[in-house]
Formats: sequence, C-alpha cells, structure tokens
Amino acid sequence: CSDELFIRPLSLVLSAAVRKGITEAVARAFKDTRVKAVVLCGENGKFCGGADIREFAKAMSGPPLVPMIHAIEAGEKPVVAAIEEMALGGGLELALGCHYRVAHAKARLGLPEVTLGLLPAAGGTQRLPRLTGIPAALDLITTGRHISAQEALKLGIVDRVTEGNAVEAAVELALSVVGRPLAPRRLSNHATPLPADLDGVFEEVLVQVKRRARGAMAPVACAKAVRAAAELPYSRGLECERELMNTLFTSGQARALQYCFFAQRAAGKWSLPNGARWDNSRPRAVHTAGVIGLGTMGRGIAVCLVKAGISVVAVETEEKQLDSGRRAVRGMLERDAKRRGVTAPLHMITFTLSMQQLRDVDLVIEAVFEDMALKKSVFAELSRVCRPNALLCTNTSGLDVDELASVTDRPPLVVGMHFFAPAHVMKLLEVICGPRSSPETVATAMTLGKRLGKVSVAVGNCPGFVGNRMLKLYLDQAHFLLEEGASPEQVDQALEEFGFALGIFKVADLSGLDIGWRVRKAAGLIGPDVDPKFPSRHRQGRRYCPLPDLLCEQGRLGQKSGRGWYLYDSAGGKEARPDPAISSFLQEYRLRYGISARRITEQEVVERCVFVLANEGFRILEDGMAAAPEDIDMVYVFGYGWPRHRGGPMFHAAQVGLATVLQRLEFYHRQNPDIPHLQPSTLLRRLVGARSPPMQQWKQHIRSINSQL
Ligand SMILES: CC/C=C\C=C\CC(=O)SCCNC(=O)CCNC(=O)[C@H](O)C(C)(C)COP(=O)(O)OP(=O)(O)OC[C@H]1O[C@@H](n2cnc3c(N)ncnc32)[C@H](O)[C@@H]1OP(=O)(O)O
Repeated sequence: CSDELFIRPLSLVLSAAVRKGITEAVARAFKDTRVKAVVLCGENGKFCGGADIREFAKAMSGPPLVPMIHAIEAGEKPVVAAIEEMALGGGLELALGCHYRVAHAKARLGLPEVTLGLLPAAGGTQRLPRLTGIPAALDLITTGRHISAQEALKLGIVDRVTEGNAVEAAVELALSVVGRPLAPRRLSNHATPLPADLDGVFEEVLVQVKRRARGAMAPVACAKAVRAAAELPYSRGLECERELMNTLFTSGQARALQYCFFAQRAAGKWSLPNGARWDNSRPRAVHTAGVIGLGTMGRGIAVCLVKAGISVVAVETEEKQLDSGRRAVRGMLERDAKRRGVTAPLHMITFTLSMQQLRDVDLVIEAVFEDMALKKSVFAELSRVCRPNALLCTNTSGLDVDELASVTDRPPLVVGMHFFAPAHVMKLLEVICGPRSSPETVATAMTLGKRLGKVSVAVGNCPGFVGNRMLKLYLDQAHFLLEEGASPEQVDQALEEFGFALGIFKVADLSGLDIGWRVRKAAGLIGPDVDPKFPSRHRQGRRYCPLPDLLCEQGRLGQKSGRGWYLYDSAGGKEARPDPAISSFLQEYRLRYGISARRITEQEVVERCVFVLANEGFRILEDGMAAAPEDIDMVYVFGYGWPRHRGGPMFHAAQVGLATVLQRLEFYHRQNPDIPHLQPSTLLRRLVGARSPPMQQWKQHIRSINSQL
C-alpha cells in the first residue's frame, strides 16, 4: 500500500543476498516520501535465524551487518520488527536495531552465538544490556538460551506480543507511532541500567561462566563484552565487542562448535546399504507404545514417551517393582509439569503386570536387564502378544540386535534403541540398524527419537555399537594409567581440564562399577580359573587390568555403595573425595606385580585416552558401523560428555593433525606393545599417507565400503 513498505528477506538466514536486499530496500524506504514507517518481517512466517553460519568459513561478501543495523536505527522513520517464529542471533540483533518489536506469542528469541563459539557482534552485546539491564543480558548472552515471546515481553525485549498476525500487529503499531520522536527508541543512545554492586555481579558471573564453560572461550568473552556495555559508551563498547569477536571468530573452538551445529543435523540424514535413506523412507505413525521393565532406563523412557504425547503401557513382572516404577514415573512427570506450569499427563500412562495389554500398541521398547537370555524370552513373548505389524525395539547398550530379532516372527520390524541414563535427560539415542531391520523400521525409530527431543544417530550392530565400543578402550587406557602410576583423581583432572563433563573414574562410579564387571564376566574375561589373589594381567591375548574387578570384589561398586574409585559421604552421596585407601590399594597392587610407578603427565593421560577413541572411530568407519565421522562425534558429544568446543574425537583428531595422532599412537604402542588398540588403525595410516584430507573426504579412503548400517 502507499504509506508503508514491506521488506521480505528471502530466507531464514541473513545471507549476503538478504543483507543486500534489506540495505537497499531500507534506503529506498527512507528516501521515499510516501513511506511513513517500515515493517521488517521474514519469509514463510519466520523472522530470522541469524547470520548464515556457512558464510563464516568463506571470505566476507555483501554488506556487513553492523552498518546495516546502524542505518536502520539511525533512520528518521520508525522501523518495526515483526517477529514470527524466531529471532535468533543476528536476527535478534537486527530487531534490536529497529525502533519497536512485535512478536507472535509462539516466537522464540535468543542470542545463541555463544553456542557457535562466537558472541553477538552486531551490537547485540551493547544494545541488549541497555534494554534489559546487566543480569538478564548476561544470562541470555552467556548461555545462548532461547526465550519465549512472553519472557521477552517481561524483559522489555519486545513491545507487544500477539496471538494473531504479527505482521499486521506490527503495521498497526508502526502507523500509530508515526511522528513520535525516535531518539528514545534508539538503544545505542540509552545508558545501561547498572546493578548496585557491578563488580560483585561480574565476579560471581565469571566464576559461574568459567565453571560451566569447561574451557570454552566464548562464554567468558561474552561476559567481558557485556561488562564493556556497563562501563563504556556505546561506540567504545562496540569496539570492544569487535575485538573480542576477532579473537573468537578464527578460533579452533568456533570451528568445532560450528562443525557440531551441522554435524548434529547431518546425523539425522541416515542411509542404509540397500539405498533406503532418511528422505525416501516413510516412518510409521506412533500413537501408543509399550515399555517393558521399569528400572532406571524404563522409567526414563516412559517419561520421554509420555512427554512427547504418546500413550504408554508400562509393564513389570512383580507388583513391588511395578509400584515403585509407577511412583517414580508419576513423580518425574509431576515435577516436570510443575516446572512448566502445566498439568501432569498422568492419564497417558497405564501400569500393568500383564504383557497382554501390549496387544494394540504401535511399538514396544523393551528395557529389561542387560541379559541376552532374558531379552530373548521377552522378545519371543512379544512376538506372540503384539499385533503382527508392531515394531519391537530393544534398549540395549551392546547386545546383538539381530540375535534378538531371530527369536521373533518379524526380524524386519526389530531395531535397537540405545537410550542413555537418565533417559529422560540425555540427548543421545543410538538407533541400531540390524542387518534385517527394514527402512520403515529405521525411519520410525529415528523419527521417534527426534520427537522425543533426542539426537538420533544410526549405527551398526556390533558389540557396544559405536559409543560403548569406543568407551571400553578409553576406560582400558584409564585403568592402565593407574597401573603405571597415575591416580584416579589425576586422570579425572586431566580429562576434566580437557573439557569432559566428568572424569572417567567419576563416570564409572556414577554408573556403578558392577555394570562393567558383569559385562566382563559375560565376555569370559572373569571366571573360576582366575586366581583371586594374583589375577592375571593378560587375558584373551592382550593386556588386561584386573583393578576394577578387585574393587568390585571389595564391595566398592561406586557412588551407590558410598565407595568406588572415590569415597562418598554415604551410599548414593554426590561429592567424590579422593580415598587414601585407593592410593594404598594401588601401591600394593603395583608392588605385587612388580610395577614401578612412574610420573605420568597430563599430556599422556589426555593423548592416550582421547587418541585411542579416535583410533577406534577410524576402525568403526572401516567396519561400516557408522556412516560418517560426524555420526561418531555426535555420539560422543551428546552421550559421553565430550566437550562440544572440541567437536568430537574425530574432529579433534583432524584438528590436532592426523599425522601427529598417528605418531603419538605409534609412540605409545611402542611403549605398550601388549595394548593392541594403541596400534594405529589402517584407515588412520592411509589418511596420513594421503596427506590428511579433510573429513568429508575420509570415506573415499576406505578400501571397500561395507556399510553395516
Ligand atoms: C560481525 C558478525 C556479525 C554478526 C554475527 C551474527 C552471528 C549469528 O547470527 S550466528 C547464527 C545465530 N543463529 C543460530 O545459531 C541459529 C541456528 N539455527 C537454529 O537454531 C535452527 O536451525 C532454527 C533456526 C531454530 C531452525 O530450527 P529447525 O526448524 O529445527 O530447522 P533446522 O533443521 O535446525 O535447520 C534447517 C536448515 O537450515 C540450516 N540453518 C539453520 N540456521 C542456519 C544458520 N544460521 N546458518 C546457516 N544454516 C542454517 C540448517 O543447517 C538446516 O540445513 P539443512 O541443510 O536442511 O540440514
């Protein structure tokens, strides 16, 4: 119409073309005397997802964002942002440069740059604190969390929220403010509201930010930039923002975090050797699901399903377990509902002792004890009870999914769904594609995972799949390091400084040391022929460390028993304290076996633990158990506490340099010839021989691609 102008960016992101479009159209609108106000909106009902991350790796082209936003803010006609669905990163910064903001009630807003190893460098760190004050700006900028339109309204980030058409509401607002002074609406003119104890606030925030960051630089830089908004005039604050951004922009951490962004999305794009792919296989609709077993895993899985709107029939074998499972699941659902201010959907779950009640469900997730014979009996019964077209899924951390399928009447409808504990919290789901799992079955499990809010990664059916197959070797290294002279706390400290959420011994204590003990017994590594006083350090043709078995025999099962690699205040206690008894136990052990303890450096701890992970990752790629290095990395980032700012074990190996990884593995293998997993994998050698090509080309160096997915 004649007195307003709509400018529609062409895509979700602020690409060079979109920035050019906005810059030119705004200039035209400001010049055109018929135009009284401007409304900025996005295409297809989405305001803006921020800068185009793919452009970061290329030479800058098109108009830069900062002057574009300044020109909008400095304009003499009111500009209103109509925020539909999202205003993220540069998108929110653009909106902050507008004079008014209207958001749809369902819109999400945020400055997630920190999650990409960056900071909001189009004035975001300077404008937001001037609008919301320091504490809220620090929270949003250092965490990158998305907020709802309602929270944005409370914080003053948007001026109006509408349930109706946001563009129409923005036009209405724009027309109503024509002629009003614009100076008070320019955030760069505002003074930042300061808390009474500015130093105290920043000191406290920095401590928290550093603890959460686990070595990531961006959150700390974000806090520094906000501090500049508190202490400096806008133009100098902007310089500080730019300087901090310059350091981050080219950092390895930013590259790693941006790699993770795309790798996470790539993991959803699975393909099978038979040509079935994510985009040509139709998932089944899942309205009802059964969960068998209400132990820790089953409870978490049931909660996830109910929260995703799926009706659940939960089955246990004994009244007592059923009762405690029911109480636990209800409690979790009630706490979650309370937190979100909604009613707990307790009506969506039925608890029963009868498998017969599973006869009408679309899909069953079995989550009984990790025991093949037990799981087989459950699957045989499911075959009899369930509808012929119901999918049968097993939550297993390493058992053969195809062996289980073979006891059913429907091997193509059987798939593994490996959840991680606690299942309602952890983001990773390994979907184990058995050789007979049908494309529809895989598509259903992958899509269900996404619906449950998980990052689903398709993996092949080998012992331990991807995650636990690698974990076993990582844990072995940690145990060998103890034999050689390290302490659990020294190993954990080195790994935590590397950025792991928790050191490996703390993780082992948390999970329970008896889990691995049971697995080793099942694998025939522990048995009646092992001398309990002097257990052999070589089993099945390789070096074996009996230390964790000895601990289990002493009843030190980890956190749940109050003692494991660490000491806890009580059974189930949270705080892990170094235990002098472990130190004496290790000394006696070394003495018994004639091992002279040596000084082990942090470098050795990290290299041996981390490079062995990547080395096995290369073997997994060669075996066809994962489709791409990105999949392996996402398993580690989302399931094993790997520091996201290091990209994942495969990305890290590429970043360190494959030649260096090869050389260090060779070195450690020379020192420990009885640890075969320190021997560099064939693929690693081949890649180094091919002058370390980029990760996207690694697949071309696998001799015979034999996908087991
Ligand atoms: C001097 C420097 C000045 C300014 C600097 C500004 C910094 C920034 O703005 S950095 C970017 C900040 N924005 C984000 O971090 C948002 C990232 N995107 C998302 O969170 C989500 O993608 C979403 C926008 C909320 C949409 O989610 P959803 O609907 O679930 O779709 P997806 O599968 O996630 O994405 C679809 C498709 O789009 C690609 N994509 C999304 N955002 C970006 C982006 N910012 N840049 C490039 N590409 C993006 C995503 O990879 C998907 O691509 P496929 O090829 O389909 O996988």
